[in-house]
Amino acid sequence: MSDLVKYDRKSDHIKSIPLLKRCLSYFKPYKGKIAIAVAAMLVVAAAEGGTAYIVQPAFDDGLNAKDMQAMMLIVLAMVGIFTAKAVGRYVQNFLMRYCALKVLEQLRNEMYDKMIFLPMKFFEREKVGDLMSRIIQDVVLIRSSLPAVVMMIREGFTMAALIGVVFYQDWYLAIWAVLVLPIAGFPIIFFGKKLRKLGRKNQVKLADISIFLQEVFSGIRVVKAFHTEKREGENFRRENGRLVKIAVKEVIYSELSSPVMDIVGAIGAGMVLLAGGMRVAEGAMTVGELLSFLTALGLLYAPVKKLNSANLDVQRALAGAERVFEILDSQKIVVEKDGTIPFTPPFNQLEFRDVTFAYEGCPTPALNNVNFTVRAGERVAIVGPSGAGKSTFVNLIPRFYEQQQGQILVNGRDIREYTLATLRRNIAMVSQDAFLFNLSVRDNIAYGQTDVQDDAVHAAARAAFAHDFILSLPEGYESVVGERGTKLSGGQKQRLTIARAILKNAPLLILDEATSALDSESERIVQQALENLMQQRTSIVIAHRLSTVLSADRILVMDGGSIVSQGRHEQLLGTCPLYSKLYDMQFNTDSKGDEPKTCPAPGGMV
Ligand SMILES: Nc1ncnc2c1ncn2[C@@H]1O[C@H](COP(=O)(O)OP(=O)(O)OP(=O)(O)O)[C@@H](O)[C@H]1O
Repeated sequence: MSDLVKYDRKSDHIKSIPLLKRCLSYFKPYKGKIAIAVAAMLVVAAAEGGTAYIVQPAFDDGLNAKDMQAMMLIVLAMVGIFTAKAVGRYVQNFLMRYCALKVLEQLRNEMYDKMIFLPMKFFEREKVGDLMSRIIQDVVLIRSSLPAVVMMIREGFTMAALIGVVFYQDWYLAIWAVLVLPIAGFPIIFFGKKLRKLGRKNQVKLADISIFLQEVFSGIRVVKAFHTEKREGENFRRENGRLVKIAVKEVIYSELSSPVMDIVGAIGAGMVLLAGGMRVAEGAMTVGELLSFLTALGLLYAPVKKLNSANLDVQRALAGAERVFEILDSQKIVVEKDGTIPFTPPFNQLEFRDVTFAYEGCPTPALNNVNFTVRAGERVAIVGPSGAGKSTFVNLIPRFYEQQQGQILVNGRDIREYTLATLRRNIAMVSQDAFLFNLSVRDNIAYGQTDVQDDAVHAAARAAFAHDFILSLPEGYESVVGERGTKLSGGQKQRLTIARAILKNAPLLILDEATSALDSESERIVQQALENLMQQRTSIVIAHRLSTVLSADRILVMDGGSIVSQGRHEQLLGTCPLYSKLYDMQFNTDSKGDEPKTCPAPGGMV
């Protein structure tokens, strides 16, 4: 099980305050803008208080006294107050949303940077859909953390201003009104907790759906070939149903919080009306005073409700933050270890010294005590049954994985000492899946290179026998190849990846020959392209073609994670039964071989 899934299933959550602080720390670079927004917020809060205060003179001095001049002044003051409130609110909302979007951008960049530098094993352990969902969806929740906190502060100010007004107007009634505030605190906390939990569940479920979709759409050929559209549809409906179930629960709690607050508010208003009515009857206060007091009280109720909804937003933000920061902060998720020494050509020698490697969680090693040396200019072919460890062997050279024991040396120095960038720049890999990006043909050939001239791209394409077919495409070198190169044939894709390797011009070439059959014409062209690629280079080829083993300077025979024999084709045919069998099965379908027996010890026949 992946580390992230394990975390998702844990019930204990990170504490709210440190998590919230971590969210808010992302807003630090925007201090100035946030300060302006807070100033605008104070204007809004003051204007709210002013609105309540002006009701009493409007009634008592204006309407009751029938004083038109006073009325004019009051109207002007009201327009002024509302304008200040409107402008303040706009400035505040714009700046807050702007800062939130910038934080979103920053968080996405950080997440991407963290993930892209993680070692291969991380991507094997985690699911692509889950990682995508964290970058796309979870970070969105965090952006609302500051606006929500600011809203809480703003409503806190507004509440304080209004409480000031009601106490100033009538402290006796005010006490009755404020008595209900602690009761209002209960739903805020209760619903907040519930929503945080559900928010996290919701994000996990969304990630599950991303994983599902990513898998089904990228495996659509298999789905169609097996006609499992309906079954996959049912699976999707089940996942989607679960998501909606959680979302409905979220709606229940978030919508329930509002009526609960209403009831609490009604209790408070009822108590005040009762006490206030009695005071008006006693003649201790005017109707205008009571109305003004009730207006202030009504206005006080709104910020309490907003405080509640801001808290719900904060809890949702924290639910997203947990999933984002567990990647950003995780000690377990560490980027590839880089070396310090730049590797500079020429390439002289590659050596495996007692290398043993096991994949994470696998008890048996995929490579067992491997010793091997290749010198500049050599052409080495690797053969072996499926699962022998051929791909693992070549994947250790560019440090896609790291061996647990032994050393791999290039020019006499451990490859871990070289910087990854220079090590990998000097190794060209052509794998059988011929992966292309959804870019133009030109950009695919020039992938990873900067400042490449068109002439160089064309020359590489010519050497890979790709130039002519590229020119026949609708937009030539500018034609976009589709996701994973779907708009091209298998042979064309292979020739583009060969052109890419030719352009890279690395001294060490690692080649995994395609096993999938091309028609004989494409096969011949791809073979010629590979010949051009291998010229003047040291090459290690996982061989699937007869011509490759025949032309190799040395053939390594692998079995069960070990090199069981090495030599040239003719030598091995006579001495290694496993090689004879592989030769019969893979390279020479006409002849029949004996059952393989054990091979002589490696190195004995080089
Ligand atoms: N990512 C991985 N995680 C765990 N085990 C793996 C992984 N990749 C390969 N293995 C295991 O390691 C062993 C060697 O696999 P490897 O892919 O190197 O063999 P191979 O000789 O290249 O096979 P093939 O010719 O079928 O591609 C196999 O037992 C395989 O199941």
